[in-house]
Amino acid sequence: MSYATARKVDADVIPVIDITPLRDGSDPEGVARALHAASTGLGFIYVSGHGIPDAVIEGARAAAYDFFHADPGLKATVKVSERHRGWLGQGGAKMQDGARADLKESFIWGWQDFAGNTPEDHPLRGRNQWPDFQPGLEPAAMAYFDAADEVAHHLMRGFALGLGLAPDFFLQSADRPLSRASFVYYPPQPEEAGADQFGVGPHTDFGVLTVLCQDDVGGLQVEDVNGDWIEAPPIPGTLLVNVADLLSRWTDGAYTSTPHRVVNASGRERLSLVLAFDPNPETMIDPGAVFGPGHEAKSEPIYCGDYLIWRFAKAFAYRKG
Ligand SMILES: O=C(O)CCC(=O)C(=O)O
Ligand SMILES: [Fe+2]
Repeated sequence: MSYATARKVDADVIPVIDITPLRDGSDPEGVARALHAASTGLGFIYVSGHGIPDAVIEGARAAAYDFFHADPGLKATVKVSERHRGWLGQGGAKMQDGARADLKESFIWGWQDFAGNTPEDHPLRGRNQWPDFQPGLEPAAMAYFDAADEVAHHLMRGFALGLGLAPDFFLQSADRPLSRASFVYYPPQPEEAGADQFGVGPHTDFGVLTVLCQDDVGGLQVEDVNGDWIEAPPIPGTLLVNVADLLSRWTDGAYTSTPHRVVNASGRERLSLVLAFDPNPETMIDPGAVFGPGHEAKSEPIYCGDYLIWRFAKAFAYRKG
């Protein structure tokens, strides 16, 4: 028995892009060109100069560890709701039919306004389930959410510029976003579990864009164009961002949503902070609007909210198996 392995990454396959000149306005076009090149490649990008204070990341990580280390009976008080908010225990997620359940545990929450309210306008969101036993979780989680969401907004502007669109093209309806986040906890994985056991099995992400803050443990693997798996090791000071399925669809396949998986062979716990950025449910995902008249789009326009309902339903059908 062994672990599913991957090759070391070549630096140009997953580039490091400093987005400071996009954030401060000194050279947005230069950053946009680099983002465009990366997104039409593997669609994975290490982002430096992201501006999230270390204290926000450390605060979120400490709160997440306190949560995952709590008694399962306490965690069960915020067991995941039908609207995908709360704690998903080990074995609750399966990425493919017939696959072994993922080893991860996660805590999922969504965008909320400054008063802590979430609009009840879509089946995939409802009130966040903050645990009574850990009052510090909400502020730490929301501080991270808001900071990572700001990074996602900068990147969406960069992608728009890279595609020759108005900077706010992808953000025209993003004031009540379907964005959600999760703390994802991976226990150390025993070698005897074999090469078909994953922390999270091979998958692509559903939404528009994923902003991932890894720790120093490593274990994320990305499928390259030849179908080989390569390592995407942590690089200090960076976030790892990837194009997800809905941005690939929005750009008519020009941007790539690439499969990835996690194998925690470190013998240590691993913790990821993940933001899945999506705009408002009523946002029309229309490649025709990206490429303009004369472009024959491969897919029909679809509302962001409807697309996510369809994808979540498919994933839940797998889990029933
Ligand atoms: O933890 C990671 O490195 C990746 C997590 C992931 O792929 C996901 O949550 O979609
Ligand atoms: Fe993912």
